[in-house]
Amino acid sequence: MSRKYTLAVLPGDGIGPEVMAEALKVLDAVAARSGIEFTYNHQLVGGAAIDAVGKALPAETVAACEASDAILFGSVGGPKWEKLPPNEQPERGALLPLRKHFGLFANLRPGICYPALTSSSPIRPDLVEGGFDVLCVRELTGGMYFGQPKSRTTLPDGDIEVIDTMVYKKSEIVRIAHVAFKAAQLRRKHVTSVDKANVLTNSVLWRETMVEVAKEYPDVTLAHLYVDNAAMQLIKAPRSFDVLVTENLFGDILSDEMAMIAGSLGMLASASLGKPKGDGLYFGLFEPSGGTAPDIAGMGIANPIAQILSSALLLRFALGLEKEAASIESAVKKVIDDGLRTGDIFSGAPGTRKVNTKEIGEAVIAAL
Ligand SMILES: NC(=O)c1ccc[n+]([C@@H]2O[C@H](COP(=O)([O-])OP(=O)(O)OC[C@H]3O[C@@H](n4cnc5c(N)ncnc54)[C@H](O)[C@@H]3O)[C@@H](O)[C@H]2O)c1
Ligand SMILES: CC(C)[C@H](C(=O)O)[C@@H](O)C(=O)O
Ligand SMILES: [Mg+2]
Repeated sequence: MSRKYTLAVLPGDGIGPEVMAEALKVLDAVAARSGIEFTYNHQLVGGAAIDAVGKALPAETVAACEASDAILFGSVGGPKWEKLPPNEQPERGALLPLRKHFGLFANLRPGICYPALTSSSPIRPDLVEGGFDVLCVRELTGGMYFGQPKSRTTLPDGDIEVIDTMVYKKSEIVRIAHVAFKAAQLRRKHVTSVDKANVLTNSVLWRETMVEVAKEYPDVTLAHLYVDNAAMQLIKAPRSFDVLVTENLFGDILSDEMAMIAGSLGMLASASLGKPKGDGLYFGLFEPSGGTAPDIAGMGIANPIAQILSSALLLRFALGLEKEAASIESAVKKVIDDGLRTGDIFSGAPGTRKVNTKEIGEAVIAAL
């Protein structure tokens, strides 16, 4: 079996390149121990690509992704590019088109609060005591992000009208439902579907479809929450969730909330997957759920754990390297258990020490 893989590496902007450097060092260390060979095809994306070649997603970058086994992505965007026409900005000009181009409809975001990190959570200690583990399954290529029409018009009376359209086909809801139920079968067998069925036609179909698909998974229980209540329950009782499945925009918002309750957005990895390829593996884009963090970019203090854990998800889902993926996850847990903390997760708890981005990367490698 071939143990040589090509990864498209797209660091992007802000803290993207800083945290990507640590993830690549960790992958190199894993490769050296396991006799695996990674070839990194570094490509421009986002603001970095706009500055270098005038567009957020150069054709060469897409071609490199197509020719790779998986995409390891940093983050894109920032104040420097916010004045560009919307479709030329890094987010709408690069990240969303990449997700759409590769049909990456299933976004898995594992919200894990490590027991040793409960003091970093901003919520009441007894609510996170012992940690928690929620998997957010976010639909990623539908809903308001991509629905047409989308417009901004100046009306005859001078007023301005804007339109965003929320569109889902039943087939799109069915396929993400299967992802959620299958994931739950491997976990604690509980799915919470989040919608706004008391207001949105979209959500009525979402709820009906979840109920229908649930019949194929009699071993999994299904509960429904309206999104406003879900936002509240995540804070009140994070341990009551196992798999949370929801549409694109709700998933974007709730996953940031889930990450913060678990300690920090800088800990939340993600896997954006398409259809299974037939060998049980997926083509995918793997990236931290958070952004370019302009407030700390360039300071060398960003938390690289979300990027490192995203590379573990890449090994698991795109390459089938479960043992190597698990070794990275255990190493990260050990680093947390040993008390090393970047600023975002440093609470001053006894036995903990504030370190920088590179020190976390080095500690993960040492713990492999
Ligand atoms: N996937 C992506 O590429 C992606 C995701 C989200 C936001 N963005 C973009 O990033 C830019 C900044 O957005 P924002 O400020 O709203 O969100 P953000 O996620 O960049 O930052 C929010 C807060 O979380 C902190 N944070 C995020 N990641 C961190 C890490 N690894 N370590 C420590 N702290 C971390 C930041 O310092 C900031 O205080 C925007 O242009 C936005 O569109 C990109
Ligand atoms: C940058 C932005 C377009 C993106 C999203 O909204 O999907 C980000 O917030 C995320 O969560 O991956
Ligand atoms: Mg987001």
